[in-house]
Amino acid sequence: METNHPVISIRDLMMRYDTDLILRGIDLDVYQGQIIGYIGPNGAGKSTTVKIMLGLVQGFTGSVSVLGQDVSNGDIKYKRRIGYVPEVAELYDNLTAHEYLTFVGELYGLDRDQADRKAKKLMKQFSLEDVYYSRISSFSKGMRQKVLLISSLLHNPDLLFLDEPLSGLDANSVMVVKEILAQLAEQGKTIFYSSHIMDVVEKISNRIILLAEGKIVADGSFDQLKEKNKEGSLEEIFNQLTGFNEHRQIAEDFVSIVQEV
Ligand SMILES: Nc1ncnc2c1ncn2[C@@H]1O[C@H](COP(=O)(O)OP(=O)(O)OP(=O)(O)O)[C@@H](O)[C@H]1O
Repeated sequence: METNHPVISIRDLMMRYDTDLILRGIDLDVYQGQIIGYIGPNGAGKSTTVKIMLGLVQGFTGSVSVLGQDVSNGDIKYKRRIGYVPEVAELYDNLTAHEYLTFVGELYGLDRDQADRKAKKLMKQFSLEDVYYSRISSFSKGMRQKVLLISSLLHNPDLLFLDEPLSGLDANSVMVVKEILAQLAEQGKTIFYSSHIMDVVEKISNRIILLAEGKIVADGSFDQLKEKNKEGSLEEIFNQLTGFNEHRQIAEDFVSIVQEV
């Protein structure tokens, strides 16, 4: 299944918001079947990179090609082969899961019955068949997350972008979703996800990319990163590469301010 053409190819990507240079020259090739854990401190530019790849943010310099297509050439056909679960999702609360999922399925080119059948079957796999016709406004955080995951996969995309894919999921559901992601990658899908939960990233990514101050400062499997940085856990490697060792001091200062009354 592996081909030599990268699924994502980025060269010298720079992005500025007002006077701040957020991305300072990103070079990256992602290949079919990879599960990329894209990590970095808050505000490092992870979502910005993903939104550029999805064609949702303009104004960058450099070149970005996704599924063989330059994202700035105005042709949006490549988006049909992408699934996306954003950080803050606009789930239409007043719709039922059935209405929402058939709507999304149709947007991606499925016919209504096909989307309905598939959505119903996927909901059942998450034990959500009883709430298929209930309004999303009544769903818990984890139930919403499952609906979002289903919505991103209805059209059987080749490339999946996920922001905190395990957010709100209970321990059993985490195991199921981790396994789904691994099996999708085995089938030749490419997965690019962001997360702040380092032990999850450590376990499910076969390639970890660390962004700090607008640049890629580490890129490799967990074992390769460990080898290079002589640190134990991904959390420690993250702390080391982002130059952070003040957690105790910050916590002490924070708690003492809380106690000022
Ligand atoms: N539309 C915008 N206008 C102005 N500045 C923006 C905009 N979107 C993002 N930024 C800035 O760009 C920087 C990177 O934001 P981005 O959301 O890409 O970070 P992130 O790495 O995804 O962070 P987090 O881990 O907190 O989700 C931040 O400083 C943010 O304030």
